[in-house]
Amino acid sequence: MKILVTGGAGYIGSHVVRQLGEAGHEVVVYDNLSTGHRWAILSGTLVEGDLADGERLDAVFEAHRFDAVLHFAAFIVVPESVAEPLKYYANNTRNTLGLLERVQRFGVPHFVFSSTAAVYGMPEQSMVDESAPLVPINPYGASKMMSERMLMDLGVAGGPSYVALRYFNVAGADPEARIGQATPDATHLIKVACQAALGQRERLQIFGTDYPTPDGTCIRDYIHIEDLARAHLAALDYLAGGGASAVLNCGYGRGYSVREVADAVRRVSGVEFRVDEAPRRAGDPPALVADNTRIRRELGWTPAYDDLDRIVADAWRWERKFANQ
Ligand SMILES: NC(=O)c1ccc[n+]([C@@H]2O[C@H](COP(=O)([O-])OP(=O)(O)OC[C@H]3O[C@@H](n4cnc5c(N)ncnc54)[C@H](O)[C@@H]3O)[C@@H](O)[C@H]2O)c1
Ligand SMILES: O=c1ccn([C@@H]2O[C@H](COP(=O)(O)OP(=O)(O)O[C@H]3O[C@H](CO)[C@H](O)[C@H](O)[C@H]3O)[C@@H](O)[C@H]2O)c(=O)[nH]1
Repeated sequence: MKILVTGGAGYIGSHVVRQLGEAGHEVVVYDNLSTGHRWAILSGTLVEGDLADGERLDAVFEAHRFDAVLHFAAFIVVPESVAEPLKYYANNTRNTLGLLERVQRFGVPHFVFSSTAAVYGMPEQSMVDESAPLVPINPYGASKMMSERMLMDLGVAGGPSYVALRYFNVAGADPEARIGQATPDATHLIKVACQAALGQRERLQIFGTDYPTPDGTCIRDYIHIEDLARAHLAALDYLAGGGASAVLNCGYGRGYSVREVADAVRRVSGVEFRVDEAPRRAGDPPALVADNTRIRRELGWTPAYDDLDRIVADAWRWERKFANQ
């Protein structure tokens, strides 16, 4: 298939682009390199451009006849979305609208969208399935929920068949360490803990130790980037085979606490880095775990890296390599 990948120079997009290339697909990446990197694109060609640049986007759609669009490009920092909400609605929602206008105008048959567990907000139960109410508690989650809604409405009106993948906590790196999470000032727990083990950060802070969980720290469902990337290829196959539009959680269905993650990073790295207890971070649900029944059923997706130490080992390997680049 010939596939347009927006945000293909970023952390998740670049892993998907690599797997698409390995599977023999033809890839065009559209990315403004605001947080992505040219070196991370291991397959296909890059068109450097902003999604807000309608003329440039039109030119890309005119030059190619795409079988599918995979849409990763977005801003992703939750606290920033609270401070600057319009920045998030502009890039995540308005730019998705602009992209969907082209998808419709040029008759692209399939669309895969990067959504997030942040659409669930503070769920009543820690294990959530796709029918849980959508009550995002920050503009980032709301901007993604609105995009999901546009996609659904367009689908009903004869638009592309689509899969919206709701990612839980994405972590780890390419097992061969060619690419990995390379965003400066990343806030994701496993990356921060690896940076603390490397001495790039003074310490790891645990945000909240008084949650109603067994060890008092928040529980999350960490999914290896390789398994997440594989879900996108499975979604493409599913849509190309005539599958109906679907919204699917991406996670392993089991959670780990912040303390368990810190212990895993110590165990894997062999470094006793400093870990401090700190107050709760605003807006963190105590526990968030994916019910993944639907993605297993609809896509036949089965994880291959469902092991916290494996996720951490690949993240650690990448961080060490990246630090020495
Ligand atoms: N990382 C996570 O844990 C996580 C969790 C849930 C959902 N997601 C979603 O996955 C997607 C990818 O996230 P990521 O972690 O790879 O982030 P990232 O910042 O590494 O990647 C985003 C990419 O999009 C590009 N981009 C941003 N705005 C653009 C624009 N206007 N025009 C062109 N390119 C633009 C950036 O340069 C970058 O390459 C996002 O949609 C995000 O909301 C990520
Ligand atoms: O230095 C840190 C960083 C994180 N945490 C804790 O570790 C857990 C995971 O935090 P992350 O920032 O790694 O991830 P989040 O669960 O907050 O959010 C991530 O997953 C969400 C979906 O579940 C969204 O998609 C969001 O974009 C993505 O950043 C949270 O309890 C957080 O409080 C710490 O204790 N210390």
